[in-house]
Formats: sequence, C-alpha cells, structure tokens
Amino acid sequence: MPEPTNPPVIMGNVPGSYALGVFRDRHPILVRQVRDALPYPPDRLRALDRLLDEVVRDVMEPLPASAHDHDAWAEWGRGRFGGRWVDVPFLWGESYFYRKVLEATGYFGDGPWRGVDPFGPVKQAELHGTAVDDELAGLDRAATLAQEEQATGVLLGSLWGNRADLSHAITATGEGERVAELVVDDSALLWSLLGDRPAGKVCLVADNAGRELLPDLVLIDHLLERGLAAEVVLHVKPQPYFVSDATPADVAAALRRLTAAPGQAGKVGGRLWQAMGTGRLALRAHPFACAPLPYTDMPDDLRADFASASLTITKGDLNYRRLAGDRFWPPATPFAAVTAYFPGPVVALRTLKSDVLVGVGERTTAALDAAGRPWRTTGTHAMIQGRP
Ligand SMILES: O=P(O)(O)OC[C@@]1(O)O[C@H](CO)[C@@H](O)[C@@H]1O
Repeated sequence: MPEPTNPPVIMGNVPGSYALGVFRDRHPILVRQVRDALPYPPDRLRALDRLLDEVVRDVMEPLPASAHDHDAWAEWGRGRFGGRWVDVPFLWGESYFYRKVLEATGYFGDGPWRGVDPFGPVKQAELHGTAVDDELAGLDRAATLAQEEQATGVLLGSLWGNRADLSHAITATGEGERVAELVVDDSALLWSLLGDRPAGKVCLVADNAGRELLPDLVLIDHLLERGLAAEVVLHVKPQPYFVSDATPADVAAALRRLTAAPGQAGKVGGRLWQAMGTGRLALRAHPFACAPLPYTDMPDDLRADFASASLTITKGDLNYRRLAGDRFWPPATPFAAVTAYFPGPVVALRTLKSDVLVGVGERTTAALDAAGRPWRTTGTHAMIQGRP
C-alpha cells in the first residue's frame, strides 16, 4: 500500500478548534482542581499558581534545569519556550502540560510529595464509586450468556470503558448518549487475529485507570482463559498523565478492587493476580508512553516488544492519535496505510474524542455529519479499527 502524504499536524491555535478549547478552557480548570485536591504546602501552591499564570498568560516556560528530564524536553521543545502554548502541536503541548503539572506538585522532587499522584483523589473516588459496583455485578449476568455473546460483551465493555476519561470529563457537557452502531467495526478481524493461529503474546496498551482499566482486565482474563493469548503484556504509563491514565499503582488498585468483589469479578481478579505472579500477565511502563511523540518514533525496545506480539490492542483516543499521527487526515485515508510502520498486527479500540480520523469512508462521514449532532470529539461514538 503506498504511503499516504502527511497532512498538516493538528496545532493548538486554530480558532474554534477542539484543541484550542483544551488549552484555553481545560488546562486552567485542571490546575485549579489539582490545587484543591490535596493539602499542598505553600511552596507547591506557589508552583501551581505559577503554572496557572503560565497557561492563562499563554507563555510557555521551560522545565527547571534541575529536572531529571530537562535535557530531553529542551531538545523536544527547541524553539518553543517563550512562545505561546497554543502555537505548538496539540499532542506536544498537552504532553508538556501534564509534565509541568507533575513538576509543580513535586512529583519528581526530593521533598515529601515525591511520587504522590496529583490525580489520585479523583481516580480513587471513581474506582470506589457505586457505578463500579454495578459494572462488576454485571459480570455475573454476563457469565450466563452464550460463549459468543460473552466474547462480544467483554470486547464492547473494554471499548466503551474508554468513555471513562477524567480529562475529557472536565469540559464535556454531560455524558452524551452512546451511539451503539460503531463508526468502524473490525471486531471480526480482531477475533480472527487471535483465534486463527496458535496463542501467542498479546500487548494491550492501556489508557484510563478505573472504569476503563477494569473492563480491560476482564478482556485480558477472557483472552487468557479462552486460550486466545498465551501471555499478555499490559502497557501503562510510568507516571500520572492526562488525569486518569493508568499507572502501575492503578493496575494494583484495580486488581485489589476486583479481588475484593463478590462473584465473577472476584474470580477474574483472583485469576489475574495469579497470572501476574507467574508472568503470564506482565506489566510494562515504558517512558515512551508519556513522550510527546507519535508511535512512528518509538524506540527499538518498544518496537521489538510489539513486533513479537501476535496482536497489539491500543486503547483510547490518545493512543489512536499517536498511532495514526495527530494530523488532519482526510477520513477516508486507509488505516492500514497510516499504520504500515507499526511492527505487527494492531487493533485500536477508541471512543472518538479528538479530530483525528482515518479509515472511514466518505458515505459514512457524510451520514454522521448529516445526523446533525457532534460526533467526532464527544465520546458518543466508537470504533474498533485494525489491520493484520
Ligand atoms: O486517550 P483518552 O483518554 O481516550 O482521551 C484523551 C483525551 O481526553 O485527551 C485529548 C484532549 O485533551 C483527546 O484526545 C481526548 O479527548
């Protein structure tokens, strides 16, 4: 398949765009929420106030020279510091924003706030909420279904779990109703990639913790139990990112939540706990997971990991942006062409929360546009999109 010509990168400064709204509206709210979420001391509060001032004045400052990753960001951000936040690529600016939040809260510092997740309170509230009780109880009902329906159920559970994204929720106007008909449905391809060959390694590149990670774990259990995967590598973020992105601590918390639950949920939790102990389920938190770069730039060790998998499943909107490239692709551009660089079969499970879209025919986009309600950035629509 010929390589498509790269269209423009999505920048933060396009008037009226989704990206501009994230910089102008979401980021200041988020800094205020972080400031109020934990009892920070004066020096951390001052640092958070400086960050708020920086994003409101819209002048991007570099990391302090003492930051452990100062040099990497200085290189990635060459020519950008001192300029406006909105004038950088959307993906780059958002990544840097989350890095600056961690700097302000002292996450990497030498003081007592080292390693304290600034988004911990919202993640914990969600994980221990009653909505999760209901969703876990649903697993008992699902266990009575026929095998094929169970498979569809675990896949759709993981897919729609992506709506549980606490960064999107900050500026979303209510949880729009989900549209059951998928914009793209390559689920048959996904099952055939898993079932038509001896079980191998599956990489699942996770997105959000809590209400998304729990159904991801249920999917992983399904793959291991049904012999569709011999082993699973669960990729998470090495540090807090995009509010609710899953870290190793969040995986541990989700497994504890599962094992403490009654019925099927508890059984799933017990099996996965054991799988972690034997290495059939491995955790990986590669630094590249929080880099402001698309997957085309992935380092060799990560490439080798994906290359040795019989399937990589990526979760969520941000992973989709990094997989396809955060660009204004004409929606009909084939998914297989833009992901040809990826070192193995890949399937993306995503609810649509940003402008990146490929592999969707003109008729479909025209019909969705004609329906007269926003669909590309609201999280109401979803897709399962892959290539062998
Ligand atoms: O990766 P996720 O959790 O599905 O979505 C991340 C997200 O909330 O962040 C970006 C905007 O800030 C969008 O890509 C998307 O809405």
